[in-house]
Amino acid sequence: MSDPLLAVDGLEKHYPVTEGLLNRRTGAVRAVDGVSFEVREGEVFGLLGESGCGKSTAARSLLRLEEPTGGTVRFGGEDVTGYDAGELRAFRRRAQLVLQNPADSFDPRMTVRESVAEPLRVHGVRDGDVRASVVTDLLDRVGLAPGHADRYPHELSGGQKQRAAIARALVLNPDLVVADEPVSALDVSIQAQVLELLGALRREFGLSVLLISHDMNVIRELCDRVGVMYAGELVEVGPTGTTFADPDHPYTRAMVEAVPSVGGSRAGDREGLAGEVPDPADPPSGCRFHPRCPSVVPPDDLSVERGAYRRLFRLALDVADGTVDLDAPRERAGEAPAGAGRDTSDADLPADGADLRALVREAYDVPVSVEDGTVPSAAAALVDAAAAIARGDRDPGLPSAAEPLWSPCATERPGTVGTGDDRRVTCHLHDDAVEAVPEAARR
Ligand SMILES: Nc1ncnc2c1ncn2[C@@H]1O[C@H](COP(=O)(O)OP(=O)(O)OP(=O)(O)O)[C@@H](O)[C@H]1O
Repeated sequence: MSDPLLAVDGLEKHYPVTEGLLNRRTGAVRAVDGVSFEVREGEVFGLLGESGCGKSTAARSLLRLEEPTGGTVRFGGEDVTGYDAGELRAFRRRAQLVLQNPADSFDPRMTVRESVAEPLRVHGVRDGDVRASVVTDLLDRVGLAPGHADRYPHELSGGQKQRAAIARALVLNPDLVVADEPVSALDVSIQAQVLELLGALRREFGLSVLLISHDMNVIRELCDRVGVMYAGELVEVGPTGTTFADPDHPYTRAMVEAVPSVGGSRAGDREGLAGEVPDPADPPSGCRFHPRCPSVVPPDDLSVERGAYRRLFRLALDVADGTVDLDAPRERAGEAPAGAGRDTSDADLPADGADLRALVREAYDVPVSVEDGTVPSAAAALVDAAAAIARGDRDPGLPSAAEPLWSPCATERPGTVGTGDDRRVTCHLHDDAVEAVPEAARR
């Protein structure tokens, strides 16, 4: 296989968190935390993930619009992270960024013609006639009428503005276009047209494209391969068709299952995925997806049915956090709360300990009989602790007797394994599946 156009290895962007007048560093926002992928010649590679997972930061860092705090980026075999100012200027000519809001690409006082021509002028094309003919040709190719050229940005629709922004990105004949949510600010009907345009231009110009989107349908439409990001990390990479048809990672699977139809899906359609994207200043230990994971892995020596284990683990997580909620688990599952209409505030909790424990068991659907001898006592300890937390008699934290229930997903970082056909996944479900992929080969 030929060298990729762009090779990103262990890319990291941490923002310092500071406190006080002296700006003492107290932590870091791990916006991008060791991301590796490649964009091959002529391919469209998609970065998919929920809002806040670090997609835009990854794009800005690999283009060195912000300095990465770790990792390397190679472009055409050269180390971008080592470029001096002159080399960076040449790189910026070859790698162009298209933003979500096309208005950001334009000076409101310049006509479309002037804006699209500007990069040519800045990069030394002095001949005005040459500039004019390049611009006229490009505006035509992106589907703008000649009459649009002398309009100001505010006189164009959103779709027309994005077409003009794409023309501006292409005017220096780049090798790579990084398109960050290029259609998410547009009406659904216009999105399809702009995506089609990107696809056509990519074929016509032999471009490589890094397409960033939270929308699975946008990625599906245009991308040859996809990298799925979660909380600053890539969890799965593979060809778009096979990855979406049969995801290896539970996060990808949850996203696929939550997007019912092709065309017009937007963020918020993902009903299947409960909970929030974690705070990148304090990401979960082990696998970052474990608090939301519907397929969390039981400890090796525990033989419990998967569904029962997941419910026990949910309770264990809530006990560890001190957030025991006697109604929420049922509501999360779309069922009526345990006490239908009854407020489980302190005053209304059953005074009798056995009743309260029964309420915990019911709310979390804790299995009463399980195969393994360890579970009843660990589960009982968990239920006791949950009841005590609900009453306000106990601090958060997992009781030691319940530790056998703790999932390796919560403590051990999963390795990355190849699962065949140009696919790889970072998930404990696949720990035993295939040989580990070393860091250097993870792209
Ligand atoms: N300059 C900054 N300082 C501190 N934190 C930042 C900074 N820029 C981004 N972040 C944080 O980094 C995380 C990733 O942000 P980023 O914008 O890259 O995510 P995203 O996946 O592109 O989401 P969106 O599509 O909403 O932009 C977020 O939690 C964000 O708040």
